[in-house]
Amino acid sequence: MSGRTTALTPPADAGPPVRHPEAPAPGEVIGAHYENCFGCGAGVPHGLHLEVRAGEGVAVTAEFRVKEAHQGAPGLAHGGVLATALDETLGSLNWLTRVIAVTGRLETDFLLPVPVDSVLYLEAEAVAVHHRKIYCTATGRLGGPEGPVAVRADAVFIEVKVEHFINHGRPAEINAALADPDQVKVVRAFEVNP
Ligand SMILES: CCCCCCCCCCCC(=O)SCCNC(=O)CCNC(=O)[C@H](O)C(C)(C)COP(=O)(O)OP(=O)(O)OC[C@H]1O[C@@H](n2cnc3c(N)ncnc32)[C@H](O)[C@@H]1OP(=O)(O)O
Repeated sequence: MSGRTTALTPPADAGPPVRHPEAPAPGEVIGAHYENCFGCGAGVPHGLHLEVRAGEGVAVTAEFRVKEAHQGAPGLAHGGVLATALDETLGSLNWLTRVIAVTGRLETDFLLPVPVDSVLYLEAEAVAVHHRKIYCTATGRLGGPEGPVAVRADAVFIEVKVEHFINHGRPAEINAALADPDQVKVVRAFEVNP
């Protein structure tokens, strides 16, 4: 955590993140939240197609195979794509807390180049909660889940209501999502939250 900015340090009165009693069991695959999501959706040909699994506590793991469409420098993953992989993995923590939250701040360290065709082994964990702010951290490793850290991030996610998306999203996609029973099911998963 060295060097992270003040905004990423939980205040002294922050509490621990709480795993929702109906969170997916450790090892269970957390399905895509939206088929057109660049991070997890099957409907985006050049997307990351992350498959995220629930971990213990408020943590998740995921694997991302870097494809040709994800290059920045020749043969290497684009940094923005790697930040997206971290962001998406962090966003999946929503399914363990059953709180809808969006990225407020994402601070990323790029430690090793990540070649095309390599697999990035991602892990994200919520570390503290202060009112609407969820402090969390993520790593991406090469070669295996215990391999060297290639990218890492500290982040603050901010809790929002579902109206955040309804009010700000483009009407065409919002209306399609509201008419899609699978999408409605995704939203309902959060309704049990107090
Ligand atoms: C249906 C299922 C779908 C589920 C969909 C899940 C999708 C996951 C996808 C992966 C994740 C993403 O990429 S999400 C997409 C990227 N992110 C976004 O688009 C968010 C854009 N930003 C916003 O809409 C807004 O700025 C919000 C909602 C983040 C905050 O606005 P607000 O609601 O007015 O809240 P505000 O009063 O400003 O702040 C509330 C508290 O948060 C703190 N705060 C606010 N911004 C920041 C910040 N950048 N860094 C640190 N802290 C911050 C404030 O200091 C305050 O703390 P205090 O004073 O109370 O202490």
